[in-house]
Amino acid sequence: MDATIEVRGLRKRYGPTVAVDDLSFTVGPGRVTGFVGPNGAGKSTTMRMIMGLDRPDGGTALVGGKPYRSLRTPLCRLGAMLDAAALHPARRARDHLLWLAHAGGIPARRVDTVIELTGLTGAARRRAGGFSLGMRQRLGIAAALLGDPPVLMFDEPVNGLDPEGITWIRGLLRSLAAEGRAVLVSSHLMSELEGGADHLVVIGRGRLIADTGVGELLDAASGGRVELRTARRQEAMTVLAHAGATVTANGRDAVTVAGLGSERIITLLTGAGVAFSGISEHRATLEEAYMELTRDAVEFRAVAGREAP
Ligand SMILES: Nc1ncnc2c1ncn2[C@@H]1O[C@H](COP(=O)(O)OP(=O)(O)OP(=O)(O)O)[C@@H](O)[C@H]1O
Repeated sequence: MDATIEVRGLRKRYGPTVAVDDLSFTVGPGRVTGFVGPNGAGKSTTMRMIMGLDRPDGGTALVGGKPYRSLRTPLCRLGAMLDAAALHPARRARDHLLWLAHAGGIPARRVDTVIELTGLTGAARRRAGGFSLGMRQRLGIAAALLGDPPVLMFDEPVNGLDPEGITWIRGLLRSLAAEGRAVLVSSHLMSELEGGADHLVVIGRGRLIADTGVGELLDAASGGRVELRTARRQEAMTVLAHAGATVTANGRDAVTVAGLGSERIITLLTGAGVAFSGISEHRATLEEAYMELTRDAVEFRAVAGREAP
């Protein structure tokens, strides 16, 4: 079975609220796809529809080419953690997993494998009710891995975790993708996905804003800008603006230059006798790239809203 999730023209309304609006994207094998959007953007609704927990008003969601509900061994096709709090508090961690394995026709020995994989060995016989958030997330992930599925989906798995927990989850997701699995992981914070995702599906108000590789997005957001350090900031700005660049003061002795390459900047400043102490290509952070993307989406909506009859 292929390791993919394919979402095509998916739509969902709750009364007057359009939660998901003609959404299409593909989650491919061998990479971590970040599913990003602000609170209420429609990420959880989309994931619930992928798992057949919510019925779409239109469109399709396929897991390995088939609707989730038609899968004969669903735990072995798609592993998901949609809500880490969904645990029976009185049940011990290992018993919880044994119960799930039994219900899904998975051999009991797999339970100990996933307990080890998720670092829960020391806590396996403790009751889930006393677990910290980080331990609950680990138990939720252990449950998702029970069927050794080629497709994995996690809703906000690092939400509320400490840096150590975030690093652990990031490493685990990467290793699962390196095994060829398709991994979809949602977050409302782009910073949580920095260094963790290879590909991004960005949504806002239920609509697709971007479906792009992380590298491509950063290249586009970096936009050929150059950072310049000089004690003679005003003179440098005048020379560069005169040559057609867009220049922005950036702190007391720094300037961000757009519209001119670094070689040209060096030639111009040297020619004008303006000394500088450093010059480097600006590299956007994922957070900056995201702000740019969502700002465009907000502006688009504002304009569309004004033009609406
Ligand atoms: N069962 C429901 N009944 C009514 N409205 C709902 C329901 N589930 C979701 N919504 C609404 O649909 C929209 C999308 O919600 P959803 O939970 O899918 O967003 P999200 O991107 O997962 O947000 P968050 O990051 O806060 O989890 C929101 O406006 C939400 O209030």
